[in-house]
Amino acid sequence: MTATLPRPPRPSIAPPTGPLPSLPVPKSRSSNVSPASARTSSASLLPSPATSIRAVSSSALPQRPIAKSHANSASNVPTLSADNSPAGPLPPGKSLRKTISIGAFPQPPRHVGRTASHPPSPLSAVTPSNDTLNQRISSGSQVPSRESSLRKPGRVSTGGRMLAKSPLTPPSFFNGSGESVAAANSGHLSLPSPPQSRNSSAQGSYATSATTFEDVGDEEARGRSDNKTNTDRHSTHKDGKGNVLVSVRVRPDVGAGDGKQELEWDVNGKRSLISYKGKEGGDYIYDNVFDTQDNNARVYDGAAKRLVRRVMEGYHGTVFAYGMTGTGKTFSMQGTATNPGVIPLAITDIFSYIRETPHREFLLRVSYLEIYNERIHDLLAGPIATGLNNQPTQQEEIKLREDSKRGVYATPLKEEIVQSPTQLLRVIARGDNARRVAGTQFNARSSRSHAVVQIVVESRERVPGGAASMKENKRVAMAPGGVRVSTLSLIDLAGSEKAADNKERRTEGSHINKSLLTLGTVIARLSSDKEKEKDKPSKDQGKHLPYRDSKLTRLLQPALSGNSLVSILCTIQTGSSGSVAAAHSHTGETLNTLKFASRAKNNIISHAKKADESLGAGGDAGSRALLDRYRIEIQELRKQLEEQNKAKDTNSTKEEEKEREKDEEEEKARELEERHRHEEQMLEMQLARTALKERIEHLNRLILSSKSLGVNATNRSFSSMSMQHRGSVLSNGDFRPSSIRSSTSHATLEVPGNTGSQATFPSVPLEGSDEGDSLGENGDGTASQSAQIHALQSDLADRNRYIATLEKRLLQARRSSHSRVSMGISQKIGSSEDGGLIAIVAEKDAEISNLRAQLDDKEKMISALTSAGKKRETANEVGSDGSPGSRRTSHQRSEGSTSSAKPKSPISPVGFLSGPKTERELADITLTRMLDEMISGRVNNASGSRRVSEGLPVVSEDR
Ligand SMILES: Nc1ncnc2c1ncn2[C@@H]1O[C@H](COP(=O)(O)OP(=O)(O)OP(=O)(O)O)[C@@H](O)[C@H]1O
Repeated sequence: MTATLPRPPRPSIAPPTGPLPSLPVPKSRSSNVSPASARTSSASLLPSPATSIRAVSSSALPQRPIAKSHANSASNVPTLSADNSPAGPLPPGKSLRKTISIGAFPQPPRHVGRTASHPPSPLSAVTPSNDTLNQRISSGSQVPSRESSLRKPGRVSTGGRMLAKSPLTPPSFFNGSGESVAAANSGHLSLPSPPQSRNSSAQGSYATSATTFEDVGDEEARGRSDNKTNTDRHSTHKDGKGNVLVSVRVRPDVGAGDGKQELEWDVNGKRSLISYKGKEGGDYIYDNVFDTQDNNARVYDGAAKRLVRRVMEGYHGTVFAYGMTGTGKTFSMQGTATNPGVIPLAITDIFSYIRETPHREFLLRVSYLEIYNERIHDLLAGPIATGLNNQPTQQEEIKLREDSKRGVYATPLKEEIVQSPTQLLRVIARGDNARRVAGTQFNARSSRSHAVVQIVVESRERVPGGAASMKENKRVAMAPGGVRVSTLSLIDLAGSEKAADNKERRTEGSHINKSLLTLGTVIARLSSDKEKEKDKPSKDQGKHLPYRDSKLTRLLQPALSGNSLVSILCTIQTGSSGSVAAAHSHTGETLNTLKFASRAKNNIISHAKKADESLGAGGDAGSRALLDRYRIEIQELRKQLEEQNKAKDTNSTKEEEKEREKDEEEEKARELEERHRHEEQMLEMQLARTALKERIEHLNRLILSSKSLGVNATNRSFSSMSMQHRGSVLSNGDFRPSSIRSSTSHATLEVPGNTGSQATFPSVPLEGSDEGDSLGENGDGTASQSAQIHALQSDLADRNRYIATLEKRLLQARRSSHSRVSMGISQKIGSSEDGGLIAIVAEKDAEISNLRAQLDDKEKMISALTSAGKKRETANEVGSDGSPGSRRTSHQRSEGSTSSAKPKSPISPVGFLSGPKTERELADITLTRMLDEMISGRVNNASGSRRVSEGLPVVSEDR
């Protein structure tokens, strides 16, 4: 019958399955018998007759017919309560055993059939150190139990029913909240590992006894158990009971001492025994019994510490406090500032573990919810806003969901990532403050809701060499085995209570009671379920369990169905101050709690396994592990960064190329411009040179023309001048070869201005040969003047053309210069280059003006010649006979008088022209002189000489 508490008064009648020490519950208090040590082979050292009365291994003690109601089941119970043993001293070498086995020492079983393939209990893997164990054994053997004298045989509640291993492996509820992550911050928890800090106190002032334990791995624990105990606990491993701890804590009675009440109860912490001696009395033995003297640190060490460490190693763990209202659930879980409870001590231990485990890195996230009136509220979601009438506004409803991978999970639920104990404690304190409490008949500050703290632990093997080596070898970064995710659930249930007067309290109470009743029902049915499973393993196992009847059981489903290590702390109060009725009620509630604890111990089977390490985003854990997500995110971000860097490099290269191309283009443009400018300059230079050449040529022509006109000293010069002149005239197409005569004629015109030497100039050969022609052609010299006029006109035309060319080129040069200026090179205007150009232009201007002046001169010459011609004509008409002979004679005379100083030349025309001057001759001379002066003046002007102005005749130059 599952509803009733199995209370075999003498369950030990069944053959013992082997000595089954309890979890090493470290207690500094000395006791006569340690249940654990009593079961060891060294229990032979425990000669205490008193203890043997109540705790004797059935295997060692004579069977007593005290087992009644559970004789059958007792056969499956691996251990026997000490109380069930026959009174009397233990035989030497025998030991006391604790009633509830937790399989702390996975020694090979005596009863092999029970131990076959079951893993050792994670909670049993933590064993006390040798010293501690020895100490306990020793103390147990030497100090008589203070309880033993009070012991009376009575009923013992044992949870030792052996059941087949449950195949149930539902996904853990506590795995599921990844999607509702609302991390306030994020980051890897990677604490340095200082020298071991094993202080389990949040404040550092609670060095609990358990902190002296050296936790070891399962194998090591097994080995040690071989040495330290000869008990067989594999029976407990087999059914998973080793993963379930049930502890009872007795709250000190705050009221006036009720002697009668207190006398009815016997609480033996050392033996984890509670005996009730009243009606329906009996002995209740659990994994731990904490009496009124025990503080929270001891409770934590006994009931939760190892579970917390197992969670850190990868198991899911659930600790919950159950009990009547006001019995100390919240006190045990939260504690006070001076007496921190399970939650703060667990937090301290979590961080201690992280510090002690430098080869792994961790990420912690925490959520906190409450179930109030069958509704789930997020205690970390901030203050509940109030609306009309100061009523809290509707918070987004949090629902429980379930999927095959994540199991049952509440969503949406805020999770905060925490990086230090202080931060975590602060988060939880915030949730505590948000939790609903109210004063009730039994508790001034009664929790009106079930509160669930969930701490999700993600861990991963640390990469040797850190991030640097991760970067170097990404495969190595993945190699350590991925992320392991486990969950620690710390639950403070609301207390069962009687109906209150206040309606609100009544409503709350009804919800609380209903959910607690469902919990009790589920746990009770776990037993019958397992019984059925044992006979016929069913696929539909668990279907009939009413998990869905309350949110609480739904939440606890994964833990209750075997996926998690479980530690249940039941709180009771033995004394009851107040009326008899109250005392009676109190006792009933206390007994109910004890029965609940016994059922839980008997029925809950846990086969919790260490969570798999999942690689990457695959698998259950991997899909929700922030550690993994962050790693992937970090890798992706790093990749992006590298790509950006590459792109940046490429861009900068492209930019550099563009820059270079641009520079090259600019350079080319500059070169082109430079070339253009150079070409322009060259052109200008060329133009200038051409102009100058032309000018020089022209001036040369002029000079030669002048010479041809004025120089008559030598035959050679005459000849050459004549030829030059002829050429020039010929080029104009107006002169004939007879111009020689004209030249001589011009030469003779110069004579008067010079000396009379020309008179001795031999003239005969010239006369004999050329005169006739000369005179004949020239007649009276008009032809010569006409020829000169023609030559000058032709010269003038040349000059005009030349001027026009120069003007044209000048215009071009100006235009190109102007265009350069408009191209924005004006800044260089002061440069020497442009200065040179300007100088050239100025020079050209000067030249033009010079040429214009020459032009003027020419025009004057023409007009002078014209007027001279007219004068001569007039003279001819007036009185000359006009015969050539007379002219010639006069020429000869004139020559004798005027050109005596000049060397005579047979070809010189001077003598020919000498002699008495007629009017006509004078006119000619005047004209010739004018022309000579003008021409030589022009030539001298052009060459920079001022000889004409100095009065030197051109002919003197030849002399
Ligand atoms: N072991 C203890 N030692 C000293 N004081 C205790 C102990 N246990 C409980 N108390 C005190 O008893 C009172 C009620 O305790 P607590 O609120 O923890 O009870 P509870 O079981 O949580 O009640 P409820 O279910 O109504 O919330 C508190 O004032 C607390 O300080």
